[in-house]
Amino acid sequence: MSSETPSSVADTSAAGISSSSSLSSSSSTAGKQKEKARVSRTSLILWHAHQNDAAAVRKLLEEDPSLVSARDYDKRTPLHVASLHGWIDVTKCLIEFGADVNAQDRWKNTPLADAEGAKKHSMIELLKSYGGLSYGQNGSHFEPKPVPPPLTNKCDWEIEPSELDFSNSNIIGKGSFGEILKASWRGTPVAVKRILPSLSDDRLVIQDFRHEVNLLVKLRHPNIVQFLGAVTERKPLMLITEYLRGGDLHQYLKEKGALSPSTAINFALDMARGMACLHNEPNVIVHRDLKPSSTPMQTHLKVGDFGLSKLIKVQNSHDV
Ligand SMILES: Nc1ncnc2c1ncn2[C@@H]1O[C@H](COP(=O)(O)OP(=O)(O)OP(=O)(O)O)[C@@H](O)[C@H]1O
Repeated sequence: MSSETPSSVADTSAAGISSSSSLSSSSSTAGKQKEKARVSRTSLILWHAHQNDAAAVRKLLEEDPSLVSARDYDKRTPLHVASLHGWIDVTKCLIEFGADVNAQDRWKNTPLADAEGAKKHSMIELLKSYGGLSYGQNGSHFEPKPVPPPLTNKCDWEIEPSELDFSNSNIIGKGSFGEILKASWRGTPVAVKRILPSLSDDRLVIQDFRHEVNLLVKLRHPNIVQFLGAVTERKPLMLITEYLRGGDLHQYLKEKGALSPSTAINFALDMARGMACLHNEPNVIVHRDLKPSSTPMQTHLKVGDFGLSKLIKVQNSHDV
């Protein structure tokens, strides 16, 4: 012990560090490989569930029973996928391996809610017989169509300004032609885009404003800011939408910095879903101003700010 020099102690400890760091780097490489394998098995079981391949699903589950609880980025399980498509054999196999009949996806939908949305009657019966409950259908991919938008030629969205209560209002954003205020309309919190009085007589501003209203009135989708009405017959002109209390993506990035991969993917999916709805034929809307500050958020992101958007009629989407 006494013959040991400080340098030999240092060398020994350095060797200890390097061997433990090479150990930890090889264990982290192994960890990464394990994670990669898990992600690829997750994709496989979801794919086989989607393809109605009960034998392939069974084989995967026999190799790794934990895959029954695999989830994709939308937190959807193989049972959600099978239920949505009405694949009875795959569903029975998943249940046999202990699938959670009431697992909830990102929108809080259960497999039964999916089966009901897709009107898969045998599947509905099967899931109910295993204790399936129907909750969810709240913002999922079924939602875009439940209520038809108001007819554009019938102006039932004109809002009487006296119904807007600005007593506790505050400015939540500023745009080129005015400000965005949080206010209350018949007791509901709303976002009001109010055109500056000085610009309310400007012919081009009025034209842009009416254009934005005409576009918004056609849109209903969980990833698009919901239009509620407008004041177009009196000054100041106002556009009223649902109020989203989570700020916008620009503010979020400023406050929280870089996004985690899963948050980034979820946000990208939100925007892609909103944009895909805009690009639906035959009336394609080209947004032309999509940016972090035009995507307000609450539980998820929504596409907003249609001030620069254009509506075009196309024969097919390749024309866009
Ligand atoms: N529905 C909403 N709920 C909550 N905040 C909102 C809502 N709509 C807009 N905002 C906030 O107001 C800001 C400005 O909104 P928006 O971009 O729609 O205004 P604009 O007048 O069209 O702007 P621009 O001149 O850039 O086109 C947004 O960045 C967002 O923070």
